[in-house]
Amino acid sequence: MSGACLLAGTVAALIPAAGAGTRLGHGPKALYTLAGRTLLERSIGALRPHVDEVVVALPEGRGDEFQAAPDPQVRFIAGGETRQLSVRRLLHATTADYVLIHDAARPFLGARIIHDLLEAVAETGAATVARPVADTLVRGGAAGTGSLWGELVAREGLWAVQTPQAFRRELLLAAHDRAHAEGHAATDDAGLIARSGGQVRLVRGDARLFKITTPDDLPLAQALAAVWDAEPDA
Ligand SMILES: Nc1ccn([C@@H]2O[C@H](COP(=O)(O)OP(=O)(O)OP(=O)(O)O)[C@@H](O)[C@H]2O)c(=O)n1
Ligand SMILES: C[C@](O)(CO)[C@H](O)COP(=O)(O)O
Repeated sequence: MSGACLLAGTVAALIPAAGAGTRLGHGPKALYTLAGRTLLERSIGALRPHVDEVVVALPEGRGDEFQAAPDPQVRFIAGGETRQLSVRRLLHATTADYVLIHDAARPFLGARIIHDLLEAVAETGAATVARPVADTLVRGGAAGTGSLWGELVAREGLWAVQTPQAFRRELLLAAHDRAHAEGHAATDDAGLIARSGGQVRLVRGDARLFKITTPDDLPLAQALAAVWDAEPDA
């Protein structure tokens, strides 16, 4: 399956991988190795067969080690100070008709999800992977401060947003330009489309697409890597 089969136009996978990995505490997170492959290599490997090109935003000064083994389908650029700025640079680095944006920090990406997302973006121009929230939700203080139970939040209709997210490039570029001009900071790209009045289709995600964020996530990621590498999800 390739993106070209589902979409009339070219598709680029854009990977924001320029984060410092402060919470994980092992240097730039995308370069963290799980069972012999970095998070970035895992994300590139999952996306590459489905798109025309892959563009990766890396921390400033880290491009050389990747250019050492050139792959004509994969390019590297320097990221920005925030995820939003890294994605903005990535959008300017491609002329593809459609873009599929995926956090390097979510290394367990299967083909089913990519297929469903590309099908959805053909209809709406914007789509994201997300999962209905399953836990009871309550407001509390900031994490780790011995919070007390505040107000319950009804979970019906709430979704936890993951990546990948797919867009018609021109649509997302306009939403980014608007946010940039207005000084609006966002945690993801689908939210910028919604903020500009666009429709975003929600595509069923997967628990295995969790974002590796803190050291607590590593035991699960290591266990999953062994299973995943034996039989990659389809
Ligand atoms: N300036 C930045 C910040 C983040 N990212 C990318 O955005 C994704 C989600 O970010 P997050 O999980 O918060 O990663 P970090 O910013 O590295 O984490 P931390 O906040 O702990 O430093 C990651 O793939 C990260 O590399 C990026 O490309 N450019
Ligand atoms: C894009 C994202 O992964 C969707 O859940 C998330 O918003 C990234 O947030 P972060 O604070 O940059 O990790």
